[in-house]
Amino acid sequence: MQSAPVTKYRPFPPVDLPNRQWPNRTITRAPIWCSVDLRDGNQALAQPMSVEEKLEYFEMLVKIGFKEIEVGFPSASQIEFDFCRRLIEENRIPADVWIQILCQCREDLITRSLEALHGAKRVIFHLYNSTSPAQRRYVFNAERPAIRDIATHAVSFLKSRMAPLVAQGTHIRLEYSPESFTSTELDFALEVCEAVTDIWQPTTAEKIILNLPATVEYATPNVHADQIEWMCTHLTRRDRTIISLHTHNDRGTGVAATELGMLAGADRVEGTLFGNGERTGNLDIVTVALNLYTHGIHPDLDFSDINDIREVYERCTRLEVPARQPYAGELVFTAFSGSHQDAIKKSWDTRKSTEPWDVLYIPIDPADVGRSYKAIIRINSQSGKGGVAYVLEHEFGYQLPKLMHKEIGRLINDLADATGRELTAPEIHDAFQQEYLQRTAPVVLETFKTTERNSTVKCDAKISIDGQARKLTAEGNGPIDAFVRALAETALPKFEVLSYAEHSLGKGAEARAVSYIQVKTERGHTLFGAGVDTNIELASIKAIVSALNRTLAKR
Ligand SMILES: CC(=O)SCCNC(=O)CCNC(=O)[C@H](O)C(C)(C)COP(=O)(O)OP(=O)(O)OC[C@H]1O[C@@H](n2cnc3c(N)ncnc32)[C@H](O)[C@@H]1OP(=O)(O)O
Ligand SMILES: CC(C)C(=O)C(=O)O
Repeated sequence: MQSAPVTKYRPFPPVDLPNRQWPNRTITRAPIWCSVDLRDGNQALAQPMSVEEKLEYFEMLVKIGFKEIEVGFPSASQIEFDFCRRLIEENRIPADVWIQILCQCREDLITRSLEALHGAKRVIFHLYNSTSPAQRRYVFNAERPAIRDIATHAVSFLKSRMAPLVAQGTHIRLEYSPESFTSTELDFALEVCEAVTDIWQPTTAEKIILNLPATVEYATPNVHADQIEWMCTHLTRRDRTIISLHTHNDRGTGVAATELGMLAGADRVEGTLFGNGERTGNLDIVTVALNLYTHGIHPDLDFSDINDIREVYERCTRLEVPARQPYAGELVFTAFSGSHQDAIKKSWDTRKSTEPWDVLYIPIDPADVGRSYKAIIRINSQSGKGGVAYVLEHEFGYQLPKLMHKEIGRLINDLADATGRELTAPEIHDAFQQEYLQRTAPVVLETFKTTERNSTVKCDAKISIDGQARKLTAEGNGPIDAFVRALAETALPKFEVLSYAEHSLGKGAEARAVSYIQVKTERGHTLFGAGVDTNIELASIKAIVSALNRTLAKR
């Protein structure tokens, strides 16, 4: 990098818009969406999609709910032309969907594009030419009037040549893009858009689409919003114009630029699923749409099976959705860190389905986009007790008492530290079982029976201690009390029961009971034992044996 001062790059000039309105507005409805996956997305792929892949992708876009879909650049190649023909000839375009095609402002390409569109019902013909000073200088070697004429000539040419198609029942709307709009002087972008509109002659019923692309993102999103608001307020036929956004993501702020552009007055948004597109990509429509949804605005697009959409996307584009991609990435509903897990578990446990979503650290209910709850909390050495308790509860049904979280949390944290990697849910379950449920030494419970007389319970138990069989009997105010008293007659460590909790595990014929018992030893240590059995009484007796064995193991 150049050392300071940086002279190689220039600051982006601000827009003179002292009375800007967009900062005071909020978004209250979804824009008109246009997917450009099959054009801008496709043109950026090392291996563009085949016709079959495009067909599958098109069907997915329709299913999601897109009503405007840019299907390609039919004059660019045979494959693009053929795809357009197949959509039309095989009647694959639903009656309420507009197909959009892109074309340079060149007569031969317009003619070829019109050939591709024969028989289509609803078409948005999208013409573009670059208007920025650098594009004028380097690409066209032309001054402003010549650049404006490229656009107006193309629109006149299209108007003159589309008549046969229109006569055969094709409804054609015009979209015009002053490419690299955000790098163009605003007065010139306005001049070209006005000149194009003069020729097209839109009405309030048949509006022109003026698409104002951030072909390359050079400025901060507030500058983009200023540019859009400036255009919205200076166009003479705003009521006959749909203002469309088309942001790219070179500075990583395509989504922000689009959202501020919507505040600034735009009606329509072009973008792609997961932001595929040139360089750093087009705007990610999934993110903008679901951002709206999480503010209580239905986006009119259906992402309730995002995993399926992602699968088709990855297969057809041969790109991967990154793990951190909003709403769709592998890890976006996952917390590894302890304090996040603690907050998630607490807010999850108290949430009510009748109240607005308020689970901490998770801005959208994963189920709304077809994601599972399983991945919400995953465990490694950064994790805490709340996360471990969450996994044992959500994956295996153990509702551990709050006081027990600390010791199981420490146990699992030590294990994660020792392995140096993420622990799977079965590994956590195994560790829990080994520590609490499967300890059979030195004390083994062989049999346990109780008889009740008046309000006294007598227990008869057979245990073995280090392989030595022992018969125990005692009375108490309940089975636990009687068993603790019976154990007190042995040389085993003495303890008192501090707390007891139990619940059922599983449902129906498979249901078992699980008990958690907290004991305090004569040396003042407190710890838990746990036991599982089809018989609730036995579950608690096993929990005592578990606590006893854990006490002995710690000595
Ligand atoms: C920002 C965007 O994403 S715009 C869309 C970009 N997408 C694509 O380019 C994919 C499809 N494109 C193609 O297949 C080809 O570029 C074609 C078929 C359209 C044109 O191919 P070719 O004519 O062989 O080449 P090429 O694109 O280099 O044409 C450049 C010429 O067109 C001119 N040109 C470029 N864009 C435009 C435009 N929008 N309108 C009019 N003329 C244009 C250039 O000035 C240049 O003219 P010159 O030959 O006099 O110097
Ligand atoms: C053709 C235009 C809209 C484009 O793709 C861009 O400017 O990025």
